[in-house]
Amino acid sequence: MADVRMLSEEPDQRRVLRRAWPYLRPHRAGIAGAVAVNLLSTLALTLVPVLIGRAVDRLLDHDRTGLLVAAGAVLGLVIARMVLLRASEVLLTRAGERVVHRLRDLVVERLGGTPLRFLEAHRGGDLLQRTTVEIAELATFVRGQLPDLISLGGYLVFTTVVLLTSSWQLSALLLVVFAPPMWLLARTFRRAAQRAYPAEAAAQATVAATFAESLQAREQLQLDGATGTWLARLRGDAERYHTTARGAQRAATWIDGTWIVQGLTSAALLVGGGLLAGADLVTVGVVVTFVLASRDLFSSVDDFTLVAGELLESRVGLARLLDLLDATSTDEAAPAAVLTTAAPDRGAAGPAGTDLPGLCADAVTYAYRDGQPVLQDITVHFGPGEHAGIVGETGSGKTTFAKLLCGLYRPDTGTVRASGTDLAALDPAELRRRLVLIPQQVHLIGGTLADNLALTPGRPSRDDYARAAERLGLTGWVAGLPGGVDAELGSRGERLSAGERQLVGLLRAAMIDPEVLILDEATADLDPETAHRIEAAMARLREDRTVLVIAHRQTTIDRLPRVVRLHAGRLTTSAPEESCR
Ligand SMILES: Nc1ncnc2c1ncn2[C@@H]1O[C@H](COP(=O)(O)OP(=O)(O)OP(=O)(O)O)[C@@H](O)[C@H]1O
Repeated sequence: MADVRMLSEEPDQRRVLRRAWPYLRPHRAGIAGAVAVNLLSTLALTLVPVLIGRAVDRLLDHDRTGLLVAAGAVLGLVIARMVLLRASEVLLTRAGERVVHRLRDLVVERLGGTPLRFLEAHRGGDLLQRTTVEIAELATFVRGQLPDLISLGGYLVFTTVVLLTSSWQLSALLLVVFAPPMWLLARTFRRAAQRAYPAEAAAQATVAATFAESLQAREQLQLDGATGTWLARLRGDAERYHTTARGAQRAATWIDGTWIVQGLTSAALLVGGGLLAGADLVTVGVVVTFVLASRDLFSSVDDFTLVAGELLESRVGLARLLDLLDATSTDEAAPAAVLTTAAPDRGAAGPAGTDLPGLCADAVTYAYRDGQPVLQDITVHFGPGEHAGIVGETGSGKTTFAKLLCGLYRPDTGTVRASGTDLAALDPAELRRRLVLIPQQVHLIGGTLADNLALTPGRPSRDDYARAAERLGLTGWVAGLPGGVDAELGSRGERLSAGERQLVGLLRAAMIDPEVLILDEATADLDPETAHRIEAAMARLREDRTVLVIAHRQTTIDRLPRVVRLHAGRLTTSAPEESCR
């Protein structure tokens, strides 16, 4: 089977930040600046209880000036905290969104360039979930929770330092009563979350995939009366999702245990602080500082655990996104070959005959599934400018062969060459410009005919659309559509028949003007008028290019000068001397 790197449902989450670093590196200055400002604002907040403690001691010493200085400093710190926090949120959001934006662009680029085989091997809904929902969740995390997470992390560290320097005795008490159970709870939560969150994300992607597929196949499902079966499948997927979501909720309940630990610690601190102050081992101000700071510490731990839960969920999303980026990465340094025949000038200069590339399949084998080859050892040569048909019973491998001949698939073994150059080594843009396949089912996007024609490479203008229609004798057909070239074709072109969609494919091909054209005839019954339009347009397009037709209709087969036949994935008509000349 062609080598396709499959996506993992629950990809490895270890060292996810390190793996994401290449995508973060270009933004490191912005991120570092935002984190520094955030930590400064946190430091300002941490010093507030210390100054309040000082103010209390000055008050008890009847030192009015000292009291006013301490109170003024508290006010200054609070204002500084507010300004710095806001600045850090803006900086962090900007830096984070630049990263997310770049990731989104990269995913779209990679999916656009990934082999068709990769897309066919994965469920559309899963790809959709990774490229839209999971990136959106990442963006929300960056905007909403990441500033809090950094702030809380910094606050925990700074407050711990403040407490340690205020009273080692109370710090020791806090450490003994508070730290071990909190550590245990955090560890248990992390373990439970590591199992529960990836399972939840994978189940959610499955629901999206099943839903997207049932929408796509809605017509067929209704025709087959199979809607009920699909609904049952969707319900099954949804049930699995709810089960995993409940697992994630159960994991989160470990966080509630922190309340009990906090209550116990507060009681211990009150008793300990009272005894130490009574024995003159600490000042009342220190006890005040300690009580205020430890209260803040508790609520920070609470917030931290909650945000950390969201961090774990975002980590799963990031791991799934990185998995997609890894699987679709290409070796950008690989040199792209060009065809040995230069692209002929296909403008007004007239026929370029001998410059046309010949097309050759050399010992080609291909399988969609391991051990079940759909095409076996196919060797056939189509000369420059030749017109030929490929025929065979249904399922014999004609469409698969057409996709190999135009470079959409790569053979498992053997090669397909144009003018002696392996298609696999060709620059993709040149490949698409010089070899065009019009499939049985031409896929259109929602919008107008013009929107669909605009997808043709080379940014064609409305004049180009008109010229292509005129060349193919389709001006009347376009004008007859309601709105002409601006006719709404409906979602995925559903207002056109399969044959009419092929006419749109032919218009696109006429604008690209490729040297090799492969047409996979529509198998759907065509009305005589559309069949005639396709034949007439093909007759005009045939001149001055190599044309291969996957022929289903006898009238087409009769008109072709040469026909090669496939039977169960093997060529039955190749001449004994057939080879890649
Ligand atoms: N994307 C795919 N994944 C798995 N198997 C596939 C895929 N596409 C085609 N096949 C299988 O490969 C075999 C050849 O299919 P192909 O569409 O190439 O035949 P065909 O000769 O063009 O048929 P038809 O005349 O009905 O269009 C069939 O058994 C088909 O089920």
